[in-house]
Amino acid sequence: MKVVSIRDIHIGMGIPKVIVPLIGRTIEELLLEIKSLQTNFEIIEWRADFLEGIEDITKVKKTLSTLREVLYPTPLLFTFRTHREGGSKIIEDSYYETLLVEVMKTKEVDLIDVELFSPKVTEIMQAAKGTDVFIIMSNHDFEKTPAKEEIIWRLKRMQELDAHISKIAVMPNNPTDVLTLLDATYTMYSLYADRPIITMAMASTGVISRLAGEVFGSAATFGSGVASSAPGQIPAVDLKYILGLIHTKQE
Ligand SMILES: O=C1C[C@@](O)(C(=O)O)C[C@@H](O)[C@@H]1O
Repeated sequence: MKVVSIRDIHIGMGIPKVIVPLIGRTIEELLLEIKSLQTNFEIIEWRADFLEGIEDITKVKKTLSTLREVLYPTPLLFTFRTHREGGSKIIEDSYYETLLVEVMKTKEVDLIDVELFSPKVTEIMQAAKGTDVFIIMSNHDFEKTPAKEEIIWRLKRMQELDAHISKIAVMPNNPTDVLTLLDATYTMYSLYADRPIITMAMASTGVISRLAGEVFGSAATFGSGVASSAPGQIPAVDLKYILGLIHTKQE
């Protein structure tokens, strides 16, 4: 397993890491969100698709710089979630590429989310070579849970495309879908993955999948700070406590 290490955080080793999304629309809102986090979490995700003025790359870089300064040394993940995968804004594919490539070049992020099904995935991965940003490649299905084989295929494809971490979020329509996601996770983890994977079933039916990563092989999990960025996220403080309980029980 190629563990992804950022300063003293090791993704793919030990208890799953808690990632807290920031969803503020302005720098003021983002700073308030950070202030109200009750403890230090392992990784912070900036969901830049919520930013007002995302079309202005200078504004994005300035906001990023401030966040970096305030949050350092906590690892920072930059995510622009596209509208077709559940994000809050529609942008051109060409701007998605520009945004990610420009952000990588700033050296002010540790991790960046790249969507597997972006028409620009090859260009973005090419640009990522030669930077030291870790790529979390992702896919989201807000409608349904694909078949086990399909989930595994997508995670493997991310590995083939040189992502450092592969991630998938699916929508369960019943408890069996959650079992499908967990089964795919454990199969991928135990048979095919040579690097960390992150998986989750969303909404309340899927909450269990956000807690049980250490058992099934998911290396990180998203928990809400001030507000959640996807259905089924529980508060990060509770998440951290439960992950600790599950870890203790395994010993
Ligand atoms: O990809 C993910 C996972 C997520 O959708 C979730 O279900 O927790 C939350 C998003 O903020 C993040 O980018």
